Amino acid sequence: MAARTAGHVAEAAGVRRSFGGTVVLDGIDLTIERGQVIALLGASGSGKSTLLRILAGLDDEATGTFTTTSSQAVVFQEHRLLPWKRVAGNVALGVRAEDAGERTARALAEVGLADRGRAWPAELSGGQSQRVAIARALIREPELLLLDEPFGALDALNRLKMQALFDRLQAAHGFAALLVTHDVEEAILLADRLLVLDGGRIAEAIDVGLERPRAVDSPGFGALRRRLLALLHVPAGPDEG
Ligand SMILES: Nc1ncnc2c1ncn2[C@@H]1O[C@H](COP(=O)(O)OP(=O)(O)OP(=O)(O)O)[C@@H](O)[C@H]1O
Repeated sequence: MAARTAGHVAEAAGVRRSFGGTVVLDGIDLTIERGQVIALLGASGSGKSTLLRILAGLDDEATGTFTTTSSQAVVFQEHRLLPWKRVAGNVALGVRAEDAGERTARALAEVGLADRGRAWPAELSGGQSQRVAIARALIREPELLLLDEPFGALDALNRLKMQALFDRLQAAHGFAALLVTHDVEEAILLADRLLVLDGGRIAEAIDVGLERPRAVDSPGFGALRRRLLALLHVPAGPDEG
């Protein structure tokens, strides 16, 4: 059920989803404004991926009302590249325009892989593969990106690089995003608004309000981090500023 509305790219009201009698989402209300980055946090099993799948149109058993822009793309934790297509072929998937080649080259350049179009997915590192997955999403110039732990499988250094890349791409393209993440710092670095899922509901919504680009030592970062960890019932640790 996709509809296009002026101010926002996704809206959900009273969304519920159960699995075999267990209620996972118990009345979710959510709006994603045009160009807004929302991070969705919550304990393991709290229903983050379930909510993302509903918004992506991948779950027809949810109830409630929701509308999302049809101009959307999904990035998962695993790259999901087709192994029998070269990198460029993966990026161009679903793009039939005459200028597909040009757009593919541009998308690959934007993610720092200008020279890897002829490579096979098996020849790429995990970080490179995830860059291709992002290029594949970007090439369609989506209004909304739905990302499910997109950097979750990467090592710490690659994760930092990908977060910086995401921030740059978002600033350049202005897409809205729903970013499911376990990483509290990632959420604060990248999002305009943080939603904490708990007990099947949005337990807390926090507007970040820090200047961009952000760093973990930005003023206000530590306080927000502590607040978020408390909401997630994680001890902040003795040495956290
Ligand atoms: N297809 C399914 N069939 C049965 N139960 C499911 C299904 N998908 C999700 N669940 C259950 O719904 C709950 C929420 O799962 P979901 O994957 O949305 O959580 P999550 O917050 O994304 O967790 P994680 O952070 O561990 O990825 C879990 O208890 C899970 O077992």
